[in-house]
Amino acid sequence: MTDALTATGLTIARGGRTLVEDLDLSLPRGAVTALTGPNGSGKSTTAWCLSLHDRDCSGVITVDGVPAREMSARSLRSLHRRTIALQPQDLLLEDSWSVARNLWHAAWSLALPWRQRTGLVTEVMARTGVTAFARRRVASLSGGERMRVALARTRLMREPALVVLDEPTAGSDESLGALVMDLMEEWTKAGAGVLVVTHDQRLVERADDVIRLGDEPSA
Ligand SMILES: Nc1ncnc2c1ncn2[C@@H]1O[C@H](COP(=O)(O)OP(=O)(O)OP(=O)(O)O)[C@@H](O)[C@H]1O
Repeated sequence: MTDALTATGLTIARGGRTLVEDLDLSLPRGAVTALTGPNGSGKSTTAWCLSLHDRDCSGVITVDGVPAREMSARSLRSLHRRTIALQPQDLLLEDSWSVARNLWHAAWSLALPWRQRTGLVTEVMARTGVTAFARRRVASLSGGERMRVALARTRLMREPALVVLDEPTAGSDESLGALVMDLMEEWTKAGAGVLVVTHDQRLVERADDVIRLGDEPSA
């Protein structure tokens, strides 16, 4: 299995505290890696750094073998359209817009081919179970419904190398949990690596590898 991403000597500090120190990891294509650990241990911050949205970290990150620090601003923009999909913990949906408008905007941001956008948005809405409330404003949705919209948006990227999901089953019922599992299966079967930040034991058990942050060093 080739690696979608590797990090060597990854070190992240925030607010005067070292969250991650000298961490080496690889995120293989076709596999699920769980990132777990106690609240405040740095999981979300690490997810933002590994997806190259937050560059305030040291160490070497490579994506498909290319060192991130050698990428131009333009390559990074392209990488965020085609290669790495991040679903952040706070979802970052536009509350005042309808579900459909959020997804249309995401399709535009990803520069999906104009002629295919309608078909792709319709397809991901059906796949994630949001079609029935596509016209509703996001502000009026429940937590689980909002999560489905976020998953739909993440699913819009067509052939990602890496999908980073931050707490995708937070507050989920059985059917949303099953949807997350199914989508992870689809992504890995299509050759993507999946990094899932989670406290959910079901996801940890499903993962091919588990990275724990915040453990006390053993004596
Ligand atoms: N920009 C920042 N400035 C100061 N402190 C920060 C900053 N960003 C994150 N932190 C702190 O770093 C720590 C790790 O935060 P992070 O959100 O990565 O943890 P987490 O493991 O994802 O937690 P949770 O399980 O609660 O979601 C927290 O104590 C947070 O307050």
